Amino acid sequence: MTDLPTDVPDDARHEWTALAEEVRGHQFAYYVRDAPTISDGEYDALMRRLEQLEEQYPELRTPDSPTQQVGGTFSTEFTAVDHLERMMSLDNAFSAEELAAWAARVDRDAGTAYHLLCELKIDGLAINLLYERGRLVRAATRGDGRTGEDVTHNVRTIEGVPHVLEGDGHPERMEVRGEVFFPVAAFEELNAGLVESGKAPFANPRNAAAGSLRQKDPRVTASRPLQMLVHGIGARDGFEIERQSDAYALLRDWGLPVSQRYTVVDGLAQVQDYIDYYGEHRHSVEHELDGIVIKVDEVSVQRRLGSTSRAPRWAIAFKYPPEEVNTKLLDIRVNVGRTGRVTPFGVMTPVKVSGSTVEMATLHNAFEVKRKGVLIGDTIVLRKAGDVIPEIVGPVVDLRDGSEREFVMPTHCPECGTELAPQKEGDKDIRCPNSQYCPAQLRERVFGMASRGAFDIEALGWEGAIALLESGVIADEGDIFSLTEADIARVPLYTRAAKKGEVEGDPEGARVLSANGKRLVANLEAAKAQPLWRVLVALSIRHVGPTAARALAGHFGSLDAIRAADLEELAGVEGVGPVIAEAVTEWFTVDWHVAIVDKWAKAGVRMADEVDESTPRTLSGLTVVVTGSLEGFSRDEAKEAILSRGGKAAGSVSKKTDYVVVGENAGSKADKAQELGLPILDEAGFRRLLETGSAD
Ligand SMILES: NC(=O)c1ccc[n+]([C@@H]2O[C@H](COP(=O)([O-])OP(=O)(O)OC[C@H]3O[C@@H](n4cnc5c(N)ncnc54)[C@H](O)[C@@H]3O)[C@@H](O)[C@H]2O)c1
Ligand SMILES: [Zn+2]
Repeated sequence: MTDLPTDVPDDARHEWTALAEEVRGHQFAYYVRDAPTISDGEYDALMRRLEQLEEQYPELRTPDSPTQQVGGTFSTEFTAVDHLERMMSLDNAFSAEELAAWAARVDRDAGTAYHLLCELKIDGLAINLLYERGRLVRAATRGDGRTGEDVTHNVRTIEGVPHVLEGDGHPERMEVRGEVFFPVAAFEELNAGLVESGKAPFANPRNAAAGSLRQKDPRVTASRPLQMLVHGIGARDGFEIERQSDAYALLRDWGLPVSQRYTVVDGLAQVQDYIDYYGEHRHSVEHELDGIVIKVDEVSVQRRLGSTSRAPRWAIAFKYPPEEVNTKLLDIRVNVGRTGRVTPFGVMTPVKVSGSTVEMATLHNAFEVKRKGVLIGDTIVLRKAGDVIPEIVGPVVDLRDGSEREFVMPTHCPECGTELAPQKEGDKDIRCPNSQYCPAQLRERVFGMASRGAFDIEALGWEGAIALLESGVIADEGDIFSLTEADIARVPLYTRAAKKGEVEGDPEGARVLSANGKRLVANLEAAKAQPLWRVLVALSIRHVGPTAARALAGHFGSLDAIRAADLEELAGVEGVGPVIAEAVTEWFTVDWHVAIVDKWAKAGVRMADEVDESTPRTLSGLTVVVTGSLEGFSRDEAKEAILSRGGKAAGSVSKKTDYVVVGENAGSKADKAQELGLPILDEAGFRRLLETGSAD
């Protein structure tokens, strides 16, 4: 322990001491054991609090404070080696303002014009490669920045790290710095394998990289698909460069793995563009990235700016908001879906991540729960990337206290008690076979038929589905369109207490349709005229979503024709295929399914599309992708416009795409279209295309 100055208030000093100790504990778990117990976001918050305290009481900022050191140490499992030149950490900016403040300091101290080099901040672990006359002689981890761990044998097994440099003109001696990372795509498989062999899974790809590299046995490292990318140079003899980007070009020529993604820019506006671009395309990169690193490109300016004890002043890391948090897995429950599929899902202590609060996440099936190795009661790593659905990554094994228990997949339906079974042998999913009466499935089907992609019955949501079934006015979805006002008036959810004089004789407790109830009546009437494809979606036939339904409706025109079609005919429809064809034929062999169709038809639901001869089939044979938002068309309307003219509305861009319509805020699809050299249309071009079938 350090002797701390005394003119700091006791509570601040105590807080500082406790925090510093806590941070060191987390550094040990993270850098030495490769098994952190808190998320990076939480760790960064602890560090920020330390900095705040030191800002307020500068006496606390001793040289051994975690804020003044390169975090990390070296383990005795490896031989310690000194770096020729110190390895640094990076200062962080968490906002555009902090970035601008850094740039202002650089402007002030640079004394000359300079360029900025933007790179991805690779979430892996730092490595220092020593090349002597073109030969790799040593590789070491960062350690505390001065002394690292000798991992030469392990690094030699990494594909892409040259043992001997290509070309010529190699310097006498040169330290190459970079990041070793674990490709995201291979991560899940690694963890599944570890769990299967009874070992603890890694919390994320960065820990997987560190854990895989820091192995006693290089053969284990060799079995892991590690990669490396260069992001700097350290000590060098007989080798001078003027700009960091020049060094990258040279290192690439010598066969070292240099990223294709860095760029040199003039000012902050372009830096912001780079930040925005990768903020959006963060997940199309092969490695995880937690931010962007911005560096002064001119080496002379770098020298002038120098470093603090911990980080260079000529570089900064802009950090993206964290996508991973830790939370407690309170329970694993199962949900019975519309088609009877039983899916386990995790119930967690609610946490905020990527802008929303998450308390549930699907675990897909019992095999998935096993693969991930999570136990009920575990602290888990939860990941939510932007709009993507939240995912449980894995357990924090080191926080287990023995009270955790394994999830057991139920053998019987939790809603109706029927024994669960896979539909076919070998299916990973198991289902409740009681499709007709299982309350869960009924509820989901009624809810599903009313949803936006089916009949679009606004006044019938989740609560409504439950209320209609529980009050007994419908036995199943077949009864929905036969509901009378009097029926609906018997469902508490759709009624309100009658006002005086509203019901003759003012009987006690009289209720009348509420505004919501009236809306349901009107919605149901309107829904009867919905196009055929929506009727098909509403039937809850396996695999028949909006796309297949549109294809079927477009080809056959009526439900009777679809029902009469044989397997081959169905499978032959573009966009349908054998799996869907079989599901459709099979569906119609069940009596109570057919009864639903009959009841709907009897109640006046339109079961055939009117063939509209007025819309010319200008797009016949053409595939069109619409991306971004258009002014005159909603997403559905644009699709409808394409389909009704005989075209195909695809969801992704490929070489087979004929036209790509790009609206406001278009994302990666527009980029891909450009890459493939496809014809790109704006909204006016789209209108022309619809009308004439060509873009000119
Ligand atoms: N969860 C925990 O318990 C825990 C504990 C310790 C550290 N951490 C995490 O580790 C990080 C802090 O550690 P740090 O001191 O290593 O700093 P850092 O990771 O924020 O930044 C410095 C490192 O970034 C790496 N880097 C990646 N791409 C780079 C590029 N293009 N150019 C230059 N360097 C690049 C280098 O290896 C460098 O050493 C934080 O994200 C923190 O949350 C977490
Ligand atoms: Zn059931």
